[in-house]
Amino acid sequence: MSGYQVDDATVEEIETERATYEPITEATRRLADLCIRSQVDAASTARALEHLQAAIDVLSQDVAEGPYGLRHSRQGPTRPWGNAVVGVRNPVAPPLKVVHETDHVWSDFELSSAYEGPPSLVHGGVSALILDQLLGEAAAAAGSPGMTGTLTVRYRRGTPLGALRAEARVERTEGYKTFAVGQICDAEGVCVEAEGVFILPRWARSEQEQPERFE
Ligand SMILES: CCCCCCCCCCCCCCCC(=O)SCCNC(=O)CCNC(=O)[C@H](O)C(C)(C)COP(=O)(O)OP(=O)(O)OC[C@H]1O[C@@H](n2cnc3c(N)ncnc32)[C@H](O)[C@@H]1OP(=O)(O)O
Repeated sequence: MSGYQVDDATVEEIETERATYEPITEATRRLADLCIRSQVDAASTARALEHLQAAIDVLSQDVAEGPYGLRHSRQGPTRPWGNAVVGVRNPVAPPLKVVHETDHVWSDFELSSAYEGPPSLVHGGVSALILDQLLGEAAAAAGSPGMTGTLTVRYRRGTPLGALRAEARVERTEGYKTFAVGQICDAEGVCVEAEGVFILPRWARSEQEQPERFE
């Protein structure tokens, strides 16, 4: 089996795709927050639903089979656009924009009310989701990508909704296994810490065509 999808999409084609779908994704994200916090009356929600149904009807006219995948272009940037954390076409993703430095990766991001667990705090599963991604990106950026084998998360204190920073780095590599650590912080300091091992799966070890980059 191969998990890589390599294509020849040009930079221009990729930017056209982004410009076509990103506004819908952003509007849908805003919609999720409004579903939770809107206080309009039933007649207004019924009207909104009619508009939403019309949008669903238009978008349903042409739908790809299966999920988006992680698409690598030989000519342009990699597109993890369906990804649950960074996917620019995924309204469930916050989304995070992850910056790759030489020895670590980081992201400044905002979590809306759609990510609430305990009152006014981030859901613990969402923190784990974000750290899984950041640690995985740190491993990939260091040239040793892998699937999460084990992720251990320590919740040191409640993580407030709003502005946050996540960071991760590789601690060490042992063959196909990469050990990474990371954290989510608010303005007061560390809220959540994680450590994980990322393993290059068997099928990828013998892959003939390895993408040059995963970011
Ligand atoms: C190229 C690939 C795609 C990468 C794309 C990169 C994209 C980069 C940017 C995005 C970043 C995304 C970040 C989110 C990433 C997910 O969310 S991945 C989704 C969640 N994880 C999964 O679904 C993984 C499911 N599990 C599996 O596929 C397989 O069990 C694994 C983990 C790949 C290992 O299988 P395997 O390759 O057959 O492992 P195997 O050869 O038996 O063992 C190799 C070594 O690993 C150890 N090991 C095996 N399983 C485990 C485990 N669960 N825990 C700890 N150690 C283990 C073994 O003990 C062995 O150690 P040694 O004896 O060599 O010391």
